[in-house]
Amino acid sequence: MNGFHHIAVIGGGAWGTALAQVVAKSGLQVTLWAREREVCEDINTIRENRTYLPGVALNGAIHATNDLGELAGADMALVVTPAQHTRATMEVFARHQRDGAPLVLCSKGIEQGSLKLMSEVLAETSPGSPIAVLSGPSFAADVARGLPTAVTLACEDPDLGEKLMAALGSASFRPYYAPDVVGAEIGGSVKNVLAIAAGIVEGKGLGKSAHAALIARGFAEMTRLAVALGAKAETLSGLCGLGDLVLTCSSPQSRNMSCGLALGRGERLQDILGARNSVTEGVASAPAVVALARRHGVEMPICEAVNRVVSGKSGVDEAIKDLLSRPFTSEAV
Ligand SMILES: NC(=O)C1=CN([C@@H]2O[C@H](COP(=O)(O)OP(=O)(O)OC[C@H]3O[C@@H](n4cnc5c(N)ncnc54)[C@H](O)[C@@H]3O)[C@@H](O)[C@H]2O)C=CC1
Ligand SMILES: O=C(CO)COP(=O)(O)O
Repeated sequence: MNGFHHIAVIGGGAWGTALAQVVAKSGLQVTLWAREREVCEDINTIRENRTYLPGVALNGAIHATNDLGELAGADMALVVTPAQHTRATMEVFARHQRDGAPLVLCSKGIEQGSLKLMSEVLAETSPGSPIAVLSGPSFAADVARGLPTAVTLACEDPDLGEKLMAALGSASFRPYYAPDVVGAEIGGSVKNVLAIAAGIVEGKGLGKSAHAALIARGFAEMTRLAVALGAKAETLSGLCGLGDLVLTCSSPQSRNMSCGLALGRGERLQDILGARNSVTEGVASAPAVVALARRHGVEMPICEAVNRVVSGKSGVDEAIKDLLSRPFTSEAV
């Protein structure tokens, strides 16, 4: 027995709903907090999240609520709020959190302004709670349908990591342990920014060679930043780094890549974001990634270019021209 019986899922978007489905399938009690009453009503009555994960039949054991107080008894919580809303949500949750209950961070992003990783935000809102990170190539729709997926479960304490993997893992949802929380977080946050660039490459018709070059050079950027923050380069070679980068840069199913695709085809960012109710984390993380890189003296030219585009400081064509006219340099990370 791993000692987990009641799991809270904080965030009723596509990913929180998919993870609630994973937990329910394992036979554990699951309470899903969603911000919108209509999302809770849909999940509890018609067993579908029509707003964020339409078309997927949900397990009848998932109980949804929009009252964070209902999560009070949970002995583990999955944190699945968009990164920029995590602090505010977790400040409220902390009043109800069971002492010592671990938090598993499933969001991908860096807080604007403070430049804090989400694990640092959680350490501030829930001091003393053990923190793990779950991250990897895993589209919510694939996971919710039970298609095979593998993710990194990063946690400093290997015993806790093992218990979390036993509780959350299954034949179709396969966690792999890593001790490196920072590496896992940087992988998930930076790949979203790079996926916007990959979408632009596709939308502008720059070809598959440019696409592959972008993934390889983007991976070098991601690894440089992670290592500067104390992570191990090998973590970035895993599911939470390279694995997720390849997925997100290769499929228009990704919100970040599809945002880049539309930018590359000439659409305006405000129109692209205005037409969707889902989160595009790379847009929010780009300024924080770039500011963090500058603080640590790390070069991230692709992320810099994406940030200039999403902040309106440069057009797509100008950003591409700037990148292509950089001086030739060594390939070493
Ligand atoms: N969708 C996916 O396939 C995956 C998503 N993630 C990550 O999970 C996190 C959540 O993303 P999704 O579930 O996809 O969201 P989503 O795009 O499906 O839904 C948006 C979510 O944002 C919430 N929201 C909006 N304003 C808010 C506020 N002021 N306070 C709190 N919540 C607010 C909505 O209630 C909703 O839950 C993100 O960090 C994302 O990168 C990670 C892996 C896979
Ligand atoms: O993180 C994801 C897949 O691993 C989802 O990516 P998007 O947020 O770009 O859709």
